[in-house]
Amino acid sequence: MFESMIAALKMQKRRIVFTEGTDPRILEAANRLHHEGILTPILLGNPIEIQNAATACNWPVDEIEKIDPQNYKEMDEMVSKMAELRKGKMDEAACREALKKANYFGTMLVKMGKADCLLGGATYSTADTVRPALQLIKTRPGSKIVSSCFILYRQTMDKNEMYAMGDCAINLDPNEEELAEIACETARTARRFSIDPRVALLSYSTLGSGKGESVDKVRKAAEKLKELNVDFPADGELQFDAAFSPVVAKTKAPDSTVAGKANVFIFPDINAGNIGYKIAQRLGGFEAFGPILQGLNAPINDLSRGCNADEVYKMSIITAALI
Ligand SMILES: CC(C)(COP(=O)(O)OP(=O)(O)OC[C@H]1O[C@@H](n2cnc3c(N)ncnc32)[C@H](O)[C@@H]1OP(=O)(O)O)[C@@H](O)C(=O)NCCC(=O)NCCS
Ligand SMILES: CC(=O)OP(=O)(O)O
Repeated sequence: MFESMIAALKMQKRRIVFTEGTDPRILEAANRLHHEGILTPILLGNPIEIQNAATACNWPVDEIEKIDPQNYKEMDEMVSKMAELRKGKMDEAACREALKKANYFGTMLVKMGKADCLLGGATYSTADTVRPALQLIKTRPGSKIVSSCFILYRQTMDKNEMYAMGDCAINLDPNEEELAEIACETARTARRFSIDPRVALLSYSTLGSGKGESVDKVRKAAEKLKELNVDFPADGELQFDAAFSPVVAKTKAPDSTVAGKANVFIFPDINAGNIGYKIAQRLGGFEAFGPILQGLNAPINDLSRGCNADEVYKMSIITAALI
């Protein structure tokens, strides 16, 4: 899954900022990415603290660039650029204060073109990782919202399985329009991982079997996708078993173009999405890559605080490759 991304990145040497420069998982991933010639990492934090943390976990980062947001020689330029971007919302003093923190500082490095992409969230919450990006990077032209998806991957003796799930991390309770946008964006991300998307909009109801406002919302989002004439099969509302199992699909949704063969799953809200992907990861034995942000105007991604070093390494590759 990663070979072609790695081969392309080795020729580009993209610069990736890590906001948590002293975290042992980040140090291991940065060391590997640097030594394998895949990416040029930039670690944020106090250089002495980074060096001590690297020595303690035995992942040396002597050759890797470190930048201390508390002691940055081009801070005045960064403050005035951020104040311009936050005009009417944050004054220069508030920007200077915010930029002492690695999440805002790293986001501005990307905004100012001093780094190509950013990965954070090993210790920062998703909200604290994503908020600077929402405020400073903003949505890509054509996108109304930033959303996210996870790529779920499992290799067993007889098959490799790959699915996309959205939105498990950003939008708390998307309305029908937003749900339709999340479906389009998640199908788009799925294609970048060579998944030919068949999109199920999930619910506790299958095509009218249950009633409720949230069922109506999902059904209307599915209708919206039909109106938009999207270039992938999509259907809803569907329960997960009807979406996934060909046997159940025959009983619950025999005429659906998606039921029984869905590979992109859109959750009705963040409760379902976040719980759903973590069950697949922890009980189902899937590797979960994400949350991959969608609709943002620059490549900035988040991690789960429960991530391990290998997931940081792979998410770094995904973040830089999807530019
Ligand atoms: C993403 C999140 C942090 C934004 O919340 P917030 O910071 O309170 O958002 P605000 O309403 O104050 O908006 C802040 C800015 O982001 C923008 N914004 C908020 N949500 C957005 C979205 N989904 N897409 C695009 N922009 C968005 C707002 O327009 C606003 O911009 P402005 O300041 O330039 O006007 C919030 O939705 C959240 O906490 N999501 C869940 C995160 C989480 O806990 N996930 C579970 C673990 S992964
Ligand atoms: C994506 C996610 O759930 O992040 P965290 O585990 O850090 O809350």
